[in-house]
Amino acid sequence: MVEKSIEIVGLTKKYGDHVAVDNLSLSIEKGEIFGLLGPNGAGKSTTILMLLGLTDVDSGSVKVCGIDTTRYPLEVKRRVGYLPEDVGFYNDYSGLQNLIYIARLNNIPIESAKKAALEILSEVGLSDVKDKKVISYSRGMRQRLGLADVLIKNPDVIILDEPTLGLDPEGVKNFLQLIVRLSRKKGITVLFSSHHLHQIQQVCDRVGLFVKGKLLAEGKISSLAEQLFSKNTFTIEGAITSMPKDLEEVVIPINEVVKKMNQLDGVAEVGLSDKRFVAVSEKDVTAELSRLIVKSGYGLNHLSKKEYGLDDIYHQYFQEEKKHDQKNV
Ligand SMILES: Nc1ncnc2c1ncn2[C@@H]1O[C@H](COP(=O)(O)OP(=O)(O)OP(=O)(O)O)[C@@H](O)[C@H]1O
Repeated sequence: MVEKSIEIVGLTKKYGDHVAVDNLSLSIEKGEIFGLLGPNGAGKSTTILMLLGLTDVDSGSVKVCGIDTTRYPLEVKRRVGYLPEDVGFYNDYSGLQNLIYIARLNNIPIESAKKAALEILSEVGLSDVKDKKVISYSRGMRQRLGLADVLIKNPDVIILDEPTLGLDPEGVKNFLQLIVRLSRKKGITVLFSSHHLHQIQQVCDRVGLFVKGKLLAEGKISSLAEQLFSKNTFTIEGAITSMPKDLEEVVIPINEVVKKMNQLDGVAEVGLSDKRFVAVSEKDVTAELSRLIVKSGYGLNHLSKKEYGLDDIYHQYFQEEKKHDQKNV
């Protein structure tokens, strides 16, 4: 049986009349990197607070590493590392001193604390600056130290809340690579909360799309498209060429071909402009389209299937949400 690191069932949290998290159910497997993606105010931070036992739950249950957070918050905190947007350090201490301090707070004996701190500083790429005061660290270095701070507890689960805020593009790339490397190497489960869809897309095995307190869809990025647009998730583009004269046998007029394309099972619409066509379909009809074109006496010099990325899903979904909201005004 697959081991679950996080299991949330029917979780609800209200602030007065406002429902911040609405009947959320979600499970995350051990070792998985899961992305919680949603715009500001979606309820991501509230969910994280409930996962950590830092705020009361109105209804539902939360288990982390099999432990009920509402009943045993301290036990859960021992197993979970939490990296907020901005971590506070003692600026006059070096990176190494800060880490040893945290390790001591976590009851790690001094000799083991020093050994572990040096090892982790090397893992997060801060060995060279370990003796420099934290006040001199860049934003990227502080986030790496924040990660080291989390890792020194040897956690089973890491929760990252918008961890790349304020990092430059190179810093973001390095930080994301570091997360993936560490998760894979140590088998750590990662919950990565962000409104940056490209970052989520780069690192996460699975994604949950969170809007207005509700989980709209979850799964691998490829399957989100199917969940969110119940049909017509395939777009196939191609360019038709005429066959050379001596090979031309039966050439059916191009408009007839387009008509036949439209009649293929699953196809919703085919548009043709200057020998370039775009077919929108509820299933992958790439092979059927190319066969039909060639059988009709034409050639193909380009055929491609557009894969939906998180970008398309996110924007398309929000466009539909807006239309829906406008209709209901
Ligand atoms: N302590 C609070 N009291 C009242 N309302 C709150 C409180 N904390 C959050 N909210 C509201 O609950 C909703 C969810 O907020 P939350 O911070 O969880 O969203 P988020 O997805 O993390 O967004 P952000 O990235 O902006 O923090 C928002 O409408 C927010 O205004």
